[in-house]
Amino acid sequence: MASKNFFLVGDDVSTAQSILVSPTYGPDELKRAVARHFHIVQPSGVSFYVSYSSINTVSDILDATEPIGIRIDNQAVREPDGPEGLPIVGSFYEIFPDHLGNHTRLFRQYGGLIKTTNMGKTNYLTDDPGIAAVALNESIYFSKKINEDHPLWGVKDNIATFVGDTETETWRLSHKFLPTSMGPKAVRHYAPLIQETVRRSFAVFDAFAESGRSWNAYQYMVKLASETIGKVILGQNFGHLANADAPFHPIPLSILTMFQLNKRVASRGAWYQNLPFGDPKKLRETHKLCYALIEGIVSDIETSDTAMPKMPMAEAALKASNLVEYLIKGTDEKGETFPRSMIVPNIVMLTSAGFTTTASLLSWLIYSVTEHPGNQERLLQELVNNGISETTEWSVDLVSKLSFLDKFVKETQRLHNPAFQPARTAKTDVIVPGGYRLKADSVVVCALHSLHTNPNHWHDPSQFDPDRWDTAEVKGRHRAMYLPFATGPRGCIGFNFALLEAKIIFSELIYRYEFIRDGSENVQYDPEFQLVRPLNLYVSVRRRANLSTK
Ligand code: HEM
Repeated sequence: MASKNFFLVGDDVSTAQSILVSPTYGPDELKRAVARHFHIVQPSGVSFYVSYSSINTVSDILDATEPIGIRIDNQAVREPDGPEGLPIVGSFYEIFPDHLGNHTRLFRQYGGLIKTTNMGKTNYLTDDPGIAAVALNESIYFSKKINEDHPLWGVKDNIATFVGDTETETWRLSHKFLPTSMGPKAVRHYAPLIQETVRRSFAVFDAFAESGRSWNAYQYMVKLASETIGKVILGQNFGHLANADAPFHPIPLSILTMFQLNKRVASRGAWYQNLPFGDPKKLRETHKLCYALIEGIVSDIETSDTAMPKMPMAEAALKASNLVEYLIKGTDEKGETFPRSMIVPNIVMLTSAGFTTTASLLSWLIYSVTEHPGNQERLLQELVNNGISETTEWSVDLVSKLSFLDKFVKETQRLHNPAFQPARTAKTDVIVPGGYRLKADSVVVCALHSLHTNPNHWHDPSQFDPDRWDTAEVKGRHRAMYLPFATGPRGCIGFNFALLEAKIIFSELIYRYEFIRDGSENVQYDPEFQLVRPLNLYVSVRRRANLSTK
């Protein structure tokens, strides 16, 4: 072993530190040793320099007589840049209300990792797949740790998945039980329930078709998606599809109110969250109401005579009539069930994550067919070509045959993904791809919309083109260029279900109705919501008369 001096290009050469280098090291081993020492997250990006000349071999390193400079992805190490901001409000007016558009603009101006401050919170946002990939992968450098700067700080609850830290016993337990109930096997048996729910909704949409009345897409997709989730998770019929004007059930209503209030409260900073009046107070009250309603349902299922016996969770996932029953009766390898005290917070989370997102995806799918002529016909033709009719029995296998539908859904999620800001926290000082230096506890937000439209990685990114998914460029893309469900251990556990649900519901709707946009103004997304949902998308439907044949 020889002791060699290394420094990060961008820092003064006097900061050089000695690292032991073995002559037996291969180039990758050397990069790993150096990366570990300097907390460089991705060793493959490391390169070495002496007097501005690149050196590549371990023997060159051993021969070097001067301190050896390190670059990351050929870049010097530096702090992320961003708008300077104003006192107190920081970058608020640079970002809101159009946070998606403004973040994209700031990436073009400042690079792939930007620093923003907003009402006392500092976030580092990225549209770079290399940075997103390392941030989302739980590691010695990053974890989902919800600190005061994290977008989920206002709703943090370590007992519940989604809004709790990874490094907790409670997340470990929920991660053990919940994914089985949403895995590919379990999801298969939800297809008939999804089919039954969407067919019940025809009473509502037929009435709209007859009257010619136009309707707000998100509002009705929420009714439909929450009706499905109500059954799957809680075993409840929310009654949303009884008629066109059926009122919202208090559970989805309270969840939607929380999503709105939380985005509003969180974007105004920590000082606002604890106010004893106004939105913060309403948020706390709505939270309490939602928990109380779900506790009532859990207790009823717990004491119901018809409940199934305890059984291993893999079996319970296929036999339980709903997820509450699954969590009460499913057992792990030691025969233990999910702790009772954790059921309500996790069921609230699953219910919330389960319908607000798919409702938004369904709304954007409707938007995409009305906005981009020709696609509605292509989708319908594919259904006809696959022998789909009004009496089709839907299954996972049938859905997987619909390749144009798959591309259409992907393209819609690329441009209008419901989730937009999965965030992870640096556990130590780190240097991420591109050479950006972050301090421990820095929160990196993966700006999904900007990532999905990054012109360095997507050809003609704003163009809606489902066929791009057939191109070699997109097929061979960086694995983190498209992350609608995030990735890594804290990625979405409901994605199998979400895609199955959206594809069955949307296919059934397209088969029965032609969608027509109402109004000609630009469709806006709601900037004051936890998810990207269309605010002013009004459509009407026409019952299809003559279906095209094969
Ligand atoms: C189009 C629909 C959906 C999208 C775009 C979506 C997206 C996401 C994303 C981006 C995350 C990561 C959040 C973060 O890192 O902070 C996530 C997590 C999660 N999603 Fe989804 N999701 C969808 C549907 C669903 C459904 C239907 C369910 C359940 C029924 C679900 C349950 C969850 C849960 C429980 C987590 C948290 C996992 C954890 O904390 O370990 N999602 N989802």
